[in-house]
Amino acid sequence: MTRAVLSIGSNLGDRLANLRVAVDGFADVLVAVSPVYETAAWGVTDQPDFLNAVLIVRDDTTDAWGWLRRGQDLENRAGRVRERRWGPRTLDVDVVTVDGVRSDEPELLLPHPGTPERATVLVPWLDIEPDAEVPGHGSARALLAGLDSAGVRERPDLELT
Ligand SMILES: Nc1ncnc2c1ncn2[C@@H]1O[C@H](COP(=O)(O)OP(=O)(O)OP(=O)(O)O)[C@@H](O)[C@H]1O
Ligand SMILES: Nc1nc2c(c(=O)[nH]1)N=C(CO)CN2
Repeated sequence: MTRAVLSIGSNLGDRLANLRVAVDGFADVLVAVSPVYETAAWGVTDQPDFLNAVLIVRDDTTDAWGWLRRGQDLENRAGRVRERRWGPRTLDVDVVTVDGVRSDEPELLLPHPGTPERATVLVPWLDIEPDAEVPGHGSARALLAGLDSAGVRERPDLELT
């Protein structure tokens, strides 16, 4: 059995509907769904705000590569077109952690290397797992304490479940 933490994001089209594609696509394995956050874009900053959320999923037979594949299938279902790195997208599904697995494979880096510096991941993750740990990097709460999370605003008017 594996348990994975997935970060989902959208800043193109009907953003909430795109996040719902992910939630619905993982419905059979969902353990928890975070609130939705409206977040200022990092990386490429001249693009629309994102909606971000975090899912926790668990399954008897899905391994880390299986979570990646399922996420990519859902990105495709949401009409994602591969474009420039960090550019706008209808749906992004990042595998943040899978248990304590560490991977240096470029196609599946674990934990996801952006995690320690992304308030857009840590804030929603901590909502649903207050004692979250990033393997090799320590507690998510301590990591978040060193970040500016001003651009991460909860949208209680938007619901995923
Ligand atoms: N933990 C991971 N989760 C999702 N994709 C990953 C992971 N590790 C490596 N990848 C690879 O990243 C590629 C997708 O990158 P993508 O274009 O979504 O990057 P990005 O979302 O723009 O940037 P970032 O990965 O920094 O969030 C895929 O080829 C995928 O195999
Ligand atoms: N706020 C925010 N900014 C981003 C995001 C994201 O999910 N949220 N994803 C990106 C590409 O992975 C690039 N920039």
